[in-house]
Amino acid sequence: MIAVIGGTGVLGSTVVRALIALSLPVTLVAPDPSKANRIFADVLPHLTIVRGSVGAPKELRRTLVGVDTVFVNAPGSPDCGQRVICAAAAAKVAGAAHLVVISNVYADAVGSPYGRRFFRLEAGVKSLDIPTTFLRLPAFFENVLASVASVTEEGAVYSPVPASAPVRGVAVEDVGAAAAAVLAAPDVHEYRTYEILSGVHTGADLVAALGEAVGKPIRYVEIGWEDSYERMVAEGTPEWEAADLVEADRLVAAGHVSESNHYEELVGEPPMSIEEWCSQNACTLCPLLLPPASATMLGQSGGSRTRATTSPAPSPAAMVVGTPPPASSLMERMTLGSGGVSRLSTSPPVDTQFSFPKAKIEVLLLENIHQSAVQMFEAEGFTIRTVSKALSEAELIAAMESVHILGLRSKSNVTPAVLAAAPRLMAVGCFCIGTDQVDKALTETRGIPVFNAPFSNTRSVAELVLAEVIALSRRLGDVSSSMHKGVWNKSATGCYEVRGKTLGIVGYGHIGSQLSIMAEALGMNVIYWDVVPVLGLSRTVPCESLEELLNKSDFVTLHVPRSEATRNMIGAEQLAAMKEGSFLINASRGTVVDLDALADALRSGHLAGAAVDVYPTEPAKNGPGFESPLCGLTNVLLTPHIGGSTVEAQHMIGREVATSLIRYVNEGTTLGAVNFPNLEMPFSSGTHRILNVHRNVPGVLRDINVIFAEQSANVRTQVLGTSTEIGYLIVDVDRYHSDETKKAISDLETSIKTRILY
Ligand SMILES: NC(=O)C1=CN([C@@H]2O[C@H](COP(=O)(O)OP(=O)(O)OC[C@H]3O[C@@H](n4cnc5c(N)ncnc54)[C@H](O)[C@@H]3O)[C@@H](O)[C@H]2O)C=CC1
Ligand SMILES: O=C(O)CCC(=O)C(=O)O
Repeated sequence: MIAVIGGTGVLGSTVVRALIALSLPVTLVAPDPSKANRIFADVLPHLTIVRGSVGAPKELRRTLVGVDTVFVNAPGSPDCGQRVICAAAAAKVAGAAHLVVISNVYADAVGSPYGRRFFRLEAGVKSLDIPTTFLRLPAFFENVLASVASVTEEGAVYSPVPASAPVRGVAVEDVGAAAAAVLAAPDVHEYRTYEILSGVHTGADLVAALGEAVGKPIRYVEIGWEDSYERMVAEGTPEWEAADLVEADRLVAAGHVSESNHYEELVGEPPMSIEEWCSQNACTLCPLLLPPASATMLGQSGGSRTRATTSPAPSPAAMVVGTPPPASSLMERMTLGSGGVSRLSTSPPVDTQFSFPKAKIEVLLLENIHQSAVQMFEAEGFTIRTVSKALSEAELIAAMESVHILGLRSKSNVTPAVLAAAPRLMAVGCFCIGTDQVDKALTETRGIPVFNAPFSNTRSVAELVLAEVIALSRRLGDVSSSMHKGVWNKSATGCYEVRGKTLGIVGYGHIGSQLSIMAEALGMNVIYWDVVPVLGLSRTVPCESLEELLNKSDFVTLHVPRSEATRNMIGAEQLAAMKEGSFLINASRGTVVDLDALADALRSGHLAGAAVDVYPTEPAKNGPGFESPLCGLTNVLLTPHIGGSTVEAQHMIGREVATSLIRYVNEGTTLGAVNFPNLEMPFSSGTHRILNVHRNVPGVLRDINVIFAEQSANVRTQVLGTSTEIGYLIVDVDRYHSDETKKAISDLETSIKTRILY
């Protein structure tokens, strides 16, 4: 058993996840188990969480009894040595066989204060004489994500370190991989010290890579030591820390760069370079590097401006891990500081507060929504509740009273009764493509936008379907299950190549069209049918009718949304119209196919096989008990609605939908909403923003503008979008009048929802 102390920050949680991925047994020792429960909600079955802290050594000793290896990760604060030594002593008394301790590449008796601190830490742990491995780190590349205020506002990085000075950093996930490699075989690595670094780069490299990743040049501005110190103090850094940081910067500027790097030795491949890291994180960096107006907007909407779109969230504890002199001043300060998002910024601090405390914004995430979304909401400071399964209507009704943001996938339904029980609901996020599970008409008239992820899982579905085309054609499901039962049955009967066969795609949208290109690459002829006239890609040919497609196809695959028009779109009549010996694939919605009719067509041998991923009713959670008329039939591949279930798709969906929801909360932006006018408006400085959803009847805009006029409230910018039912208005108004103005607007009889952002 491995115990992890300090596992709820960015680094610690990365290590915990890396261990879980290796199926190693992990106990997380956390001072606040409820926080740990939230952070690891998606992997709780693989993790034991126990209360414990280095501040309570007796309790810690009891907690560590029975543990073989203890991983200790401590911040670079002045007391870090004491804390780690205390944890190490508890591990020794509890009988642990190995220790793995995070240290710093600059651990050095004569180095910067940080270096000296880690030097003493290492010496103290060694004096306990327990087999220990030290992992020495520089700063994390991820710190860039939390320290781009000056970049967003001025397109500049300020640092006292010359742009050409060689420095080093590392990606958090690389540290996680290296730590997991050591923890998987601690006895091989004991009494060794490893430096976990990326290659050498410079401040100039950093800004070039950042600029390249986000498509906008960034300046590296060298400033003096005093200036650097004063900026930090002026922006709230404690004097001792600012002084330590300046010392650390001096060390870097003097060319103090570690030469060794054991990453490859431990992990077996090279670590990520700053360029690779920037390019991989471009989509996270881009929203942070918005033009000034938008950057101000993020600042105005909450205390954590650069965290609005960051992931992972650099929690204070994690930012101080692995401390000092880093890749650049920028990175160093984020590593060392406890919150220094704006340390390098020259802009005045934001002097206003969010209209509603962020911690009071309650987010309920159902159906195992990916951690990428959880991290983004956490970084915002929202209160998050996660549930791994879908909730029934009754369960949702019981849960909705205090929920502001609801996230779900395809199986929880937002019905009128659920909406009636959700007085605070601001927005719904469908972490999938389909939005049929939400009553969109009612959410619209209640002023609740619904967002989804229209693209992120389309490739995954197309790949699954392509695999099924071949698998059905070679009867792979049946032969594999015979082999598992010990039956060897080598035969070519009923098995065909797919080359030259015709694939008929019903619904030629994002998934259907991607699939068509992939199927053509296999040498298939592709035809399609869509209610909307769409241009076929490559050599694909449109059909005049569904019937024509069914008559001509060897494989029919369905990619239409759930709607009244698609309900039982494939029933007995359509199945009869399909070619003898053809195949049906449904990865769209369960309502599209009449399963009893399909079972009959399969039993009669009219169809040679089918692959089905979606069902009219689907279980709310994983486990036994699934039933279908298709169970037990020959050459039928049944999958549990996994078309979009890949790591890549879920990660991207998490970020895509969380970003939309956060932008709606912070800015009122409704881009991508499926039931709302799509609006986005840059903030005007010195204003407050009023957001108003109203019934779309004549005269509303006049009534609202009369209020502005009567209160002499100067409107800076105003945008209105309407649908048949509602109007959505965003107004930036001079600060002095906005509270009264907001109240007067929300009192209008036509108003549905009104919010103000300070
Ligand atoms: N199995 C799974 O895990 C997943 C299933 N899906 C399902 O796949 C569906 C399709 O996804 P996309 O291709 O991204 O959607 P899309 O909206 O890009 O394409 C749907 C296409 O179907 C067409 N269509 C609508 N009604 C039709 C009808 N009655 N007859 C013929 N064509 C019709 C539309 O014009 C459109 O071109 C989604 O609505 C969702 O229900 C999506 C992702 C994952
Ligand atoms: O994986 C999911 O949660 C649902 C996928 C899906 O059906 C969709 O994206 O519409």
